[in-house]
Amino acid sequence: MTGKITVMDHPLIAHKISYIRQENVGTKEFREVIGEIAQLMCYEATRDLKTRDVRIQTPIAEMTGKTLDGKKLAIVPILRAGLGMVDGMLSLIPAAKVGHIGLYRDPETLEPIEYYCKLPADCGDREVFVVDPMLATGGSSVAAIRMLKEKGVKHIRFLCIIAAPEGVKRMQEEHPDVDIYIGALDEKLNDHGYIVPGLGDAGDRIFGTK
Ligand SMILES: O=P(O)(O)OC[C@H]1O[C@H](OP(=O)(O)OP(=O)(O)O)[C@H](O)[C@@H]1O
Ligand SMILES: O=c1cc[nH]c(=O)[nH]1
Ligand SMILES: [Mg+2]
Repeated sequence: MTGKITVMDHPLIAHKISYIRQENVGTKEFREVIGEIAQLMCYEATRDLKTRDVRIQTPIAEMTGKTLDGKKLAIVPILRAGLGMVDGMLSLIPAAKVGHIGLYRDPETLEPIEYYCKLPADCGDREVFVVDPMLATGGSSVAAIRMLKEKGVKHIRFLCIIAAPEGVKRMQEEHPDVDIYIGALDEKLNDHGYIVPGLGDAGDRIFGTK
């Protein structure tokens, strides 16, 4: 089994990603637009959520409408940069619980180092949306999803704004059951593990730390 890979083709998403790639975009704007992209990607990534019929009364008539059904949802950002996507996601799925996984990539080895994990107690019963703007080598997302599976989570989707082919391949090899939603699929990684052309360090650009 191989998870579904969806590369966004919506013009608004393409436009906003191109905008924030530019090196002269400042922290405030970068953070705001990351949130807008996350909101648009959430819309696409929730397209197949289950619904059930519900009888409702409008001011004019009774009718059969739709309401969300199936598993409850959770959003799990990979810290830090994933935090930039949480509010955009919550704007569309406000009842979702939010867990946090703290990982940073060792700049020399590029291996993910874990420093935090706090998840909803019932996360094993939820459909989980893992969010991180960048999928580079795949080390961080592979590790985060492994941590979730160890806690019993079975239904996982991963949303990233920019991905490198190397990371997508690694995710497919290690987590073939996870559907991946990608804002833009870039060319490659450079010698330091940065995505080319990418947008630089997403965490630093969201929080203004460089
Ligand atoms: O696919 P990978 O090779 O693992 O790289 C991607 C990871 O690197 C960045 O985090 P970073 O380590 O810079 O931490 P930060 O979010 O705290 O800046 C990014 O937000 C991903 O989590
Ligand atoms: O290009 C990259 C790669 C990893 N992390 C980032 O923030 N950017
Ligand atoms: Mg970073």
